[in-house]
Amino acid sequence: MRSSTVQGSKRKTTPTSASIAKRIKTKHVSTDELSWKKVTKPREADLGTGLDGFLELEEIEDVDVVYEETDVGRVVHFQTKEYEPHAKGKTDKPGESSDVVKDSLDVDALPDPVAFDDTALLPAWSTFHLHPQLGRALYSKKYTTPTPIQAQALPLALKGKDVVGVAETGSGKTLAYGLPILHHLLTEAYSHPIPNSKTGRPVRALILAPTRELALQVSSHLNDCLNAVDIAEDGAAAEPPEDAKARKKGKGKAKAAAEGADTENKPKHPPLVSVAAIVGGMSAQKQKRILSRGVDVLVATPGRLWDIIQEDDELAMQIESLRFLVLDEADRMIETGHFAELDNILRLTLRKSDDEVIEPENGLEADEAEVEDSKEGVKAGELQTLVFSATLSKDLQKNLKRRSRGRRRKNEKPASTLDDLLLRLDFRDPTPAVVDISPAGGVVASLKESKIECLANSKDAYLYYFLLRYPGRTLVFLSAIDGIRRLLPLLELLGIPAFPLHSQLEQRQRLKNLDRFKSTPNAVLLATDIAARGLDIPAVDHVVHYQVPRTADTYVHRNGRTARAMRRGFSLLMCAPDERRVVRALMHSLGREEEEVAEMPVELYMLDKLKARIQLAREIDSVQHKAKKEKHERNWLREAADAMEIELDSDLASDDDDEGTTGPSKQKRKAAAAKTAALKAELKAMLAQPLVARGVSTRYITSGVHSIADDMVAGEYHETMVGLRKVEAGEDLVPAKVRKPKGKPKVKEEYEEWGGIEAED
Ligand SMILES: Nc1ncnc2c1ncn2[C@@H]1O[C@H](COP(=O)(O)OP(=O)(O)OP(=O)(O)O)[C@@H](O)[C@H]1O
Repeated sequence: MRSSTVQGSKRKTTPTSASIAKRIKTKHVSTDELSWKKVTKPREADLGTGLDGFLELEEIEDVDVVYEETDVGRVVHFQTKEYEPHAKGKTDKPGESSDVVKDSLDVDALPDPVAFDDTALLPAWSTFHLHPQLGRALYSKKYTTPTPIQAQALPLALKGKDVVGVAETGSGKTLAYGLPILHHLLTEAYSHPIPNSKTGRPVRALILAPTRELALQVSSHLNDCLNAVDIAEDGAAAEPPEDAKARKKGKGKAKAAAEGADTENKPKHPPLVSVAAIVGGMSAQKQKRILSRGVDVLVATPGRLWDIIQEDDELAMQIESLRFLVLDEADRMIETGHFAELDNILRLTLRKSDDEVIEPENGLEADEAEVEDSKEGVKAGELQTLVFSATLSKDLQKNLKRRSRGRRRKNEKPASTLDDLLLRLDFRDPTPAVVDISPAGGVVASLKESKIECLANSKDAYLYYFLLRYPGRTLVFLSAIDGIRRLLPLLELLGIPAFPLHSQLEQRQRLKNLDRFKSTPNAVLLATDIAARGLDIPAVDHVVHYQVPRTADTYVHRNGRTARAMRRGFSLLMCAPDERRVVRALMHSLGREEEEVAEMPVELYMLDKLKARIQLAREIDSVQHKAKKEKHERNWLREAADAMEIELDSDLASDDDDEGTTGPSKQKRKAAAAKTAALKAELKAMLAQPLVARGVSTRYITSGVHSIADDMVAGEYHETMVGLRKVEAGEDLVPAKVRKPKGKPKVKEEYEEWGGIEAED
């Protein structure tokens, strides 16, 4: 049995209030200098509290706001209580820690060493000898076993190797690169405490992600691993925190309650390693404040980070001497229009002497010349590069490895922009390890795929059918924002809870909609491909490709929002006649045939009934849209007339609510409003009618071609579509065509070719 602990000095004795009082003086500071504290907000939606959609909340204590009357008017000062510099290591108030402590962390301020018996509690992880704090976090999350990508990438990254990791969506890649970084930084924090100065905490790890949501998610995921977890020190007594919490509530033994109370009374220490996200949609001032407080692991989107770097030489210098660089979803980052920013950031991470081409000596091929001294990874303190995605082409991996060994070859042309991007990375490791465990055809084993072939203008009806037939949390991907704007009111009129997610929404609204989607049962998220990559939304049951994705990679990543972490998932591809060619090409590039994807069965009789509802909803939407447009134009006209001091005709000048005006326009508006109300009433009545399958008698539930009573007895009664069996999506698929063996599958061939590179070069 192995029990691991880390060494560290203990906090010195708590100062008396008298000694504190002596050491306090007041100081005027700017808002940026205040020690803002992060307010923890639950990851789930907290609708009703008014906090949903906020990127981050911070609070501040012990600050007086002082107003000073000056010649230029009233000036606001923030006045804080400051501890005298000589009180090093004792900056926190008794029983309370603050961010000041985090900034002035030194040997005296280190928290008690944590212990965790990984051999007993997490045997499957014990070979990695992770920092005990990480062991506790994994244990508390019940991650009993590493996922395959974690099992393969962790030993390499912990050894200091550069790693290119390719594994299926939802397979735990975030921790595959996150754990080695956190392990290194936590170990270092105890063994080489950081100097007591604000500039003493440079950014050590930079994680670049393509979208804001993904960056925030990665940051929150890594922060979860750093938050102190209370676990009984004795392995035998330890239990998952959920059980411990339940027992603390009085359901268990008194001993456990006492243990819990004891832990709760201990002062909470600030994290030794801090993780923060810098993304668009947050105020620049706040971002600078976060950075000035000291961030060890910075998770960022390239665009916003480059904006800040341009104004912050200090940060630029820190990026030049990073210890870890991670590209998460590297292949997506070049699609977002931020390639230039990304390239600029990557330039900062290049070795200064690497600009020249180094040709191998003695006529040897570079790979041969360097292969021997390459096994150990990067040298101590050098930049370690980790690149992860679910889709990195084999060719790319091949070029990457060759380039990293052979340096840039004269006249070498990259095959693609992504190729180009990765070839710009300056791997310090002569032979970066490539761990590719992506499944053949890009299909996750727990995912069931299906398709529907239908006319483009019938897609609304098929989608509505799907949503009613298979209730669940559904993520619908559309290729254009216009499509989302059109579909959203339609679904709302039909009583389906739907939320939009696209780049033209404000960041606050984007997060709010994501929160609502997570917390509303059977909700629908109508999204563009900004939601295709990396988002780890719990329990997405279905993914619908309302429009066929443009590339095979997008298809794989969109599908990857469901069937995550070995859970079951379902995807539906809606294919119009003019999209079939794209589907064929898409499947082909995944090494598959279009016919392999199973057909989703549709009760056409039921579909026809839904078409009538859709038709009515469209009509209402069109009348409402017209009325809204006219109102907008009237308002514009009124404002323009006001500005030019022109008097408008009273009919035009009147508001809808104005009493007494009876001009022709007003009458037209009234008639339109009455029509909308009538149509809405009609739709309401239609929605209230049960949807009954053909051959089903609702009067006598035991008669008819299909007896409802039988379904009720079997517990398979469908609440919305009477007479249809209640099944999960995917349970009633029309079997896919069996694949004919056609020699070696494409992907396998590529893999074999890749495996032979060592010898070939
Ligand atoms: N060892 C583990 N055991 C159980 N669950 C895990 C483990 N590691 C990670 N997870 C969970 O699996 C889910 C997917 O992880 P993550 O988001 O890192 O996947 P990913 O491979 O990055 O996916 P994508 O390619 O879509 O970005 C997360 O909810 C995560 O908490």
